[in-house]
Amino acid sequence: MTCFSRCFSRNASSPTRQRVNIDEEISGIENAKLYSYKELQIATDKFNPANKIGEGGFGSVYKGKLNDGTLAAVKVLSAESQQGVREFLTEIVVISGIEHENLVKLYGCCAEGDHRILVYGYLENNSLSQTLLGGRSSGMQFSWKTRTKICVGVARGIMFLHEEIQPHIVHRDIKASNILLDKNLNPKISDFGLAKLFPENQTHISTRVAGTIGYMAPEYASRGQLTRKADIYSFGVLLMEVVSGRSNTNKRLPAEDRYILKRAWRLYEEGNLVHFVDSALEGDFDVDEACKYLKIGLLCTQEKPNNRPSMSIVVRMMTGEMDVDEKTISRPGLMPQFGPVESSQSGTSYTSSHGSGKQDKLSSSHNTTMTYATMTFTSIYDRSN
Ligand SMILES: Nc1ncnc2c1ncn2[C@@H]1O[C@H](COP(=O)(O)OP(=O)(O)OP(=O)(O)O)[C@@H](O)[C@H]1O
Repeated sequence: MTCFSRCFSRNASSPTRQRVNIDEEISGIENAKLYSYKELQIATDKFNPANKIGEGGFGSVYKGKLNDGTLAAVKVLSAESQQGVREFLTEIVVISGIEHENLVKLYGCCAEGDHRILVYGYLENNSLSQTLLGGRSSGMQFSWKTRTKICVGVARGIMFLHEEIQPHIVHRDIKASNILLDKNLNPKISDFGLAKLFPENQTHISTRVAGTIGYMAPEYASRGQLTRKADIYSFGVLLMEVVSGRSNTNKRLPAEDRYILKRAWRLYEEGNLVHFVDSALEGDFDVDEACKYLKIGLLCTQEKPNNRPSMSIVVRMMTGEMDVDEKTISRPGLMPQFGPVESSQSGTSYTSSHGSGKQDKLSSSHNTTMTYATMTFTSIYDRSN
């Protein structure tokens, strides 16, 4: 375990170019284990490409075996990363020392020399976007029981962040590629680089907007108003993805079916939600439960944040401890780029379709082109963050 003094500049493309003393910040974080670069080099066989298991906005991820024999995922921040030291530190500050069965475990980090590396518990089954939403190529099948386990697990993980720890944590980037699966397909929420801590009594903050298009709550995307309800919205989109087996956006579908919320709302109005359930299940699912999950997805994505339930209520509805009050379901809210959520039109046929559409681009309300990967943009509501 080593620690070297060095200042890192923030992401070179950042307008603020603040300098962050990384050692000072890390040394102040309890439970942050520091790994030497040498140890991680040995663990990953010198970052051997054969051990590379993934690539994200942050950089490359390698499978490694630590000194004590533990398997780890070693995430190396690339020099060109769009995300910077701030996200690296946020991740460490937010999840060091936090343990929950539905959150990825951060073992520690390395901030030696120019290296910025995060070390996590290794999860065997990739992310939901690579498996469930990745089409047949993943070769994995998700039964209805497995899907319920995944949805309830993610909901419990968010409930823990929102309601059970102090300060509360708003994740800001709940999405299929940030839900990793262990060997038994238990879900673990990952990627806390954008998370915000909410001290007691603080219910909202105004902040720079960052997240992923397709999962972002409209009030947050357009006005930078961040509350826990922004995560609830993203969870609602994710819930619909898991039940329907399709991504939130699929440009290969006809315009009226392209966005998951539009499709779900129309089927709800037609009293036909069951047709939205993934055809890959070949009818082998609990119809009432699947429709209930889709209704909860609609509740979570209501236009007004106050009309979305809290995560503990979501968990109680999902597990059957509480009924879904259909009277409270109205048209979901969407970012303006997706166009209005229209009412029922007849005569459109639909077959469930896989495909991530991850590379698709959309024009934002700020006249910027944005991709579906995690992105950060500055809005007129930009504050100190
Ligand atoms: N703890 C882990 N165990 C096993 N594999 C992991 C782990 N963490 C990440 N991976 C793999 O690395 C890939 C990239 O992860 P990463 O979090 O860097 O990016 P992402 O979330 O897919 O994209 P972005 O950061 O741009 O939103 C994941 O999809 C997964 O396959």
